[in-house]
Amino acid sequence: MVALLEWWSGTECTLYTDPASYPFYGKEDAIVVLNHNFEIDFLCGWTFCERFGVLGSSKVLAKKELAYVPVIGWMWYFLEIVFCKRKWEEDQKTVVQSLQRLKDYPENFWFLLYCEGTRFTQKKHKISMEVAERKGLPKLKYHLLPRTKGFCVTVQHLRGKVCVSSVVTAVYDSTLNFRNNQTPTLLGILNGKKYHADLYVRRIPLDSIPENESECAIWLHKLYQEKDELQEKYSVTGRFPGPTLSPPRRPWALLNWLFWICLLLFPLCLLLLQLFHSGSAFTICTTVLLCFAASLGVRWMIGQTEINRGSSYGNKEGQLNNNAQVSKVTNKDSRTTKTSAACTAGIKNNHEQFSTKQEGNTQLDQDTGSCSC
Ligand SMILES: CCCCC/C=C\C/C=C\CCCCCCCC(=O)SCCNC(=O)CCNC(=O)[C@H](O)C(C)(C)COP(=O)(O)OP(=O)(O)OC[C@H]1O[C@@H](n2cnc3c(N)ncnc32)[C@H](O)[C@@H]1OP(=O)(O)O
Ligand SMILES: CCCCCCCCCCCCCCCCCC(=O)OC[C@@H](O)COP(=O)(O)O
Repeated sequence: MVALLEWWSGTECTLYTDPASYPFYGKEDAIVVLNHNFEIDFLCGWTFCERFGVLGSSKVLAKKELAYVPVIGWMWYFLEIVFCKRKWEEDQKTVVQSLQRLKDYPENFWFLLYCEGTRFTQKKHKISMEVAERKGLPKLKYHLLPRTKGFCVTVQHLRGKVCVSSVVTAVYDSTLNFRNNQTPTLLGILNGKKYHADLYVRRIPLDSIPENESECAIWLHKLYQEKDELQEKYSVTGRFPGPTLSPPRRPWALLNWLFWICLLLFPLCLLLLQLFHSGSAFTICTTVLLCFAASLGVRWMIGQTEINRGSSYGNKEGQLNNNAQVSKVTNKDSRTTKTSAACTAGIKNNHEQFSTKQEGNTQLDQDTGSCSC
């Protein structure tokens, strides 16, 4: 996939970073915090990993659903990718266990965290800003409100310990944009469309991030406010501040791709040709059906990257947030708690009735939810 981006579509990637931080990239374990607005942002992430020699040890806190994507998901499972259900009560134990395992990782790794937890849509943004308002946090224009639990637990568990081989020394605050308001897609890449990615990376030593959970959460919210200001600058000027450095693309991804093409695709084509020449009508029909099913499968996999087919996570503010509110308000005022609990129950009901991944239908949940609130 990296070869497709770099060599097939010829997409260019420019890095904006402080030259003093540059020598550290690829030479230390790091936590990467990235904005989540584009369908191919993970692919651009991989490209940079490749250029700094850490592609094989690029890790991520990924949603569990991706573990079931054929080939890619299975590969991630074996690469010790950390999966989460995005339900903290269920994730807490497994995420901590996976992070503990990463501590023994023998090579330098980058652990990617999309703290927004889901990709940016107008609707998710609106809901998340309502949450921000309720929490008394400043509104963000270009980001969703970050979910702090995953970040804080990662910082806590990957923080330096003398007795382990892997010591995370920094957080890379990264912001990705595409030139000229391009909205790149995987299908675009497959069609050979060229994009231009700009990535801004700021290296923040891990020591400067508070260890305490609530202070760490405040720190992350502040970071996202700064990221938002940076995005504002980019949207006005069309570039990030500071010097640019473009690490050159390397031939390995292409060579790897060519190797597999020769080994697999060439004999496969020969086999198909032979089959069409000498096979029975039944064999030919079965083969055509199999090819059709395989192409549908690949199309489904590509669909996993499409934002308009994304999950409903972050669309259901009512449910998540009122749950949180119930526990918070309980201590203060039992009458309010009842109202909040009733509200939660009402919304849960609505979710059961209208539960769907489609944005339009989820709107119904939200409409009803906010009315009863
Ligand atoms: C430099 C180059 C880049 C290098 C690239 C390196 C590596 C590349 C490697 C691989 C690439 C592969 C790419 C694959 C991509 C796959 C990515 C994903 O799958 S992203 C989705 C999964 N990941 C995450 O969600 C991570 C972030 N989330 C978290 O950390 C969460 O905390 C969690 C651990 C998942 C737990 O989730 P939960 O929902 O239970 O979270 P929280 O408890 O944190 O949230 C509740 C909290 O949020 C408030 N709330 C409610 N509604 C909203 C809302 N709509 N918006 C914001 N906040 C909301 C709610 O009030 C609660 O608040 P509080 O805690 O105060 O009570
Ligand atoms: C030569 C022929 C080439 C054929 C190429 C076929 C390529 C098929 C590739 C399929 C790749 C599938 C990888 C899926 C990675 C998607 C990562 C992603 O962006 O996940 C989104 C989550 O973060 C958040 O999810 P949402 O809550 O927004 O929903």
